[in-house]
Amino acid sequence: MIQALAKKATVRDDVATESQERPAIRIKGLSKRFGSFTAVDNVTIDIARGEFFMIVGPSGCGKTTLLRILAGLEAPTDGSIDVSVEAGSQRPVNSMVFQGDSIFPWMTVWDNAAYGLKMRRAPQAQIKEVVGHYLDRTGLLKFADAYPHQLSGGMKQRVSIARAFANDPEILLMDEPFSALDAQNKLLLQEELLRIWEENKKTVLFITHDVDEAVKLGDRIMVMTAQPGRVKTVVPVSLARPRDVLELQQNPEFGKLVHQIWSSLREEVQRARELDEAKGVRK
Ligand SMILES: Nc1ncnc2c1ncn2[C@@H]1O[C@H](COP(=O)(O)OP(=O)(O)OP(=O)(O)O)[C@@H](O)[C@H]1O
Repeated sequence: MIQALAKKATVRDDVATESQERPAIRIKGLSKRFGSFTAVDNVTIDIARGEFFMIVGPSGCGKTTLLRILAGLEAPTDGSIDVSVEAGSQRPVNSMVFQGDSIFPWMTVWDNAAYGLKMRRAPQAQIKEVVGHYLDRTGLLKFADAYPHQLSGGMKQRVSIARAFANDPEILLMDEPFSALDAQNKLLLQEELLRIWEENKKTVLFITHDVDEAVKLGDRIMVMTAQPGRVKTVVPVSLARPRDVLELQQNPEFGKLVHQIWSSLREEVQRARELDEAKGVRK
């Protein structure tokens, strides 16, 4: 359920020597149609190794569809995706973190976080070290024996994050992981995510509706158009790292970027609403 279920995206393993120069993900002319309906249209983008790449766009513009194609859960209708992995790598291609509950309710926090490594039959000592590390980094070590029903929403999302990082994938796919959280918990989890990410700079693709979140976390932000989902613009975020998500809000550059993204997004949100109204669907 969580990890690289199928490698439907092309996985290149012939790039060990040139992997530094090659993008981690190369998406070329990617389209997805469901019957006669075009959800994603001709998306072309390179994502660099170690990049924190944000995707924003109006509801229904194909963000999740794009991520599901990257995860191998959906096949593209046209175009291609190349994910470059180091030659001989045993690591999974990707791990996904969704919004809401995506951890196994019948497993303890520890077992949830260890799931990917156990499935790969990693040595016990490695599981102990890696899972212990990420539970510690997410403040969950003392809840290692707890079950999900004993945890708050924020803690469950922490387990998802610990599990995803412990799995050590080539790329991390995050679909609105914090959207169900209250503002305070969201801020804490954003801080934690950045802190953990700074340790090993994984390539991350992160979908959000929250423009502030996109600017706080991302290296670049892709704004998608309303139906069909195309690349409208890609905005680089030049804010220095490591970032303090609270302090950032006082940074004039942060405000400018939020305004820039919103200006680009606003007409797409408006267009999505008109399209929905024309179809008789109100959101
Ligand atoms: N399996 C499917 N069959 C038919 N239509 C689908 C399928 N999956 C998605 N769609 C449609 O494709 C479009 C894009 O959906 P998707 O979930 O990717 O959008 P999104 O941008 O992630 O939306 P949101 O922001 O609301 O989560 C929507 O109109 C959706 O109804």
